[in-house]
Amino acid sequence: MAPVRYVVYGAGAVGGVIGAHLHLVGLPTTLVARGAHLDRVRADGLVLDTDDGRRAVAVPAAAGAADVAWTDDTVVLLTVKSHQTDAALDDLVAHAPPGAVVVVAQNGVANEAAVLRRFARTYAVCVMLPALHLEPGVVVQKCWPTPGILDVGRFPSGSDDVADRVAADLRTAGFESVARPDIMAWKHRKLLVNAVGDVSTLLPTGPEADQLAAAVLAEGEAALAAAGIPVVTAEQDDVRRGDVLRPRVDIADFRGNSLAQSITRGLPTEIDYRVGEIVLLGRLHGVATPASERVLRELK
Ligand SMILES: NC(=O)C1=CN([C@@H]2O[C@H](COP(=O)(O)OP(=O)(O)OC[C@H]3O[C@@H](n4cnc5c(N)ncnc54)[C@H](OP(=O)(O)O)[C@@H]3O)[C@@H](O)[C@H]2O)C=CC1
Ligand SMILES: CC(C)(CO)C(=O)C(=O)O
Repeated sequence: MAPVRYVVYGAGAVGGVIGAHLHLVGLPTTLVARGAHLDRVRADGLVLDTDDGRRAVAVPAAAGAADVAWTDDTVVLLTVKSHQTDAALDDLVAHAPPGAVVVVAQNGVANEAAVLRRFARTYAVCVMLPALHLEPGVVVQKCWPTPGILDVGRFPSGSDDVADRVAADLRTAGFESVARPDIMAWKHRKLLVNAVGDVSTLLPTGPEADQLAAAVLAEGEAALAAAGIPVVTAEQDDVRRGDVLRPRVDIADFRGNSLAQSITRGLPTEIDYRVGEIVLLGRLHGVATPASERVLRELK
């Protein structure tokens, strides 16, 4: 597949870090952002905070899909929170070419079907990229030297030249990435990882948190099994991660995940699409999920 242009729709923590690195290696990239963040990026560039310090990246930024110079070879990387997906899709449907490739680089497992309703060429990324966005104009890459692992595949399954191209470009930009035909099996494991992570947002480290996390994990595994949904094992996930994601020691003061980031910013969270997805799957497939329901209720 020929070289492509990227539109990163939602230039927060994940989208900002990905977009900055794509731009830095010369891949044509436009960020979609809004509010004070957009104003700062347009005025001063996107400030990328890494283990090497801060640098301003002069990546073009648009206020929405109407503001993007669309071409037939544009690939959209969708990086808004899951509860922001519908609004982003309304905007994209109104202005992007109907044949656009949309790559879901979000947590959760519900965004892909929402995108596929609107765009036939839907792809998914399993996002292992700890990042932070608390200040307008600034995104923080929490791992070094590799910012993240971003494997990609076609949704619902399969791999093709688009997945290969995107994976190759992400590698060029400094990420680990391979194309995988079973990407949703990896994203379902990530769903369980995130649901367990939600427990650590709710409770301090200790025996109660450990017991609740184990129960949430068991419920998630049981719900996925009852639904007949393929999921890679925790061991496969561990092997893929290896020691690639090395946390920066200089930002140890903010260990929270992306859900905690939303809470810190006083914004709505993605909880319905994280531990809430396990509750939904349990209800659909006859699996009791009391521990997951507790986490959902108390973090809602
Ligand atoms: N942060 C992390 O460490 C990780 C996050 N993820 C996943 O990545 C996805 C993105 O999370 P994250 O990057 O943390 O979220 P952020 O909130 O940091 O980034 C999303 C960005 O999209 C912007 N946005 C939303 N809707 C629109 C819109 N219609 N037009 C323009 N801009 C818009 C938001 O603006 P505003 O702030 O104004 O809402 C925000 O800047 C989530 O699914 C998350 O679970 C996965 C792995 C790690
Ligand atoms: C656990 C983590 C940081 C992994 O990338 C994540 O998915 C999140 O913060 O939501």
